[in-house]
Amino acid sequence: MALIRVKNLLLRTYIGFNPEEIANMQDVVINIEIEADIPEEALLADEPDGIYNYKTTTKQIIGLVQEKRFKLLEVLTKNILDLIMTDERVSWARVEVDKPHALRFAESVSFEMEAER
Ligand SMILES: Nc1nc2c(c(=O)[nH]1)N=C([C@H](O)[C@H](O)COP(=O)(O)OP(=O)(O)OP(=O)(O)O)CN2
Repeated sequence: MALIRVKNLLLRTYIGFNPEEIANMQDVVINIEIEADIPEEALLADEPDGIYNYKTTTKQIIGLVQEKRFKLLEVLTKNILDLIMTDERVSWARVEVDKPHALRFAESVSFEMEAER
């Protein structure tokens, strides 16, 4: 079992329910932790066949975040978590999504969610 971390994935999307947020894209910062099996054969051969490919997952997350619109930060976070868990090789995952400047006097607001198989 391995713990994979994708750190500070910075994307832009429609997030929020205020009129200016519905009209304009904003930054979100995504941090992901994924527990997945590493096939013994891949370790022995140093070959990518059958591995859990973090690039594939990251590209899917980028597509989801950039193509959809979200009113609630919790819904964006849950959508990313659900996407990660569709891969049967993932036994556990945690997702944190930061929305910088979500509140006037705070640096950011974040939601964190996790799931286990
Ligand atoms: N549980 C949630 N609460 C809120 C969410 C959310 O996604 N989940 N989102 C928002 C707003 O979209 C935005 O992030 C903050 O609201 P806003 O009124 O703009 O906050 P301000 O501090 O800038 O408000 P001011 O009145 O301008 O000080 C809210 N809640």
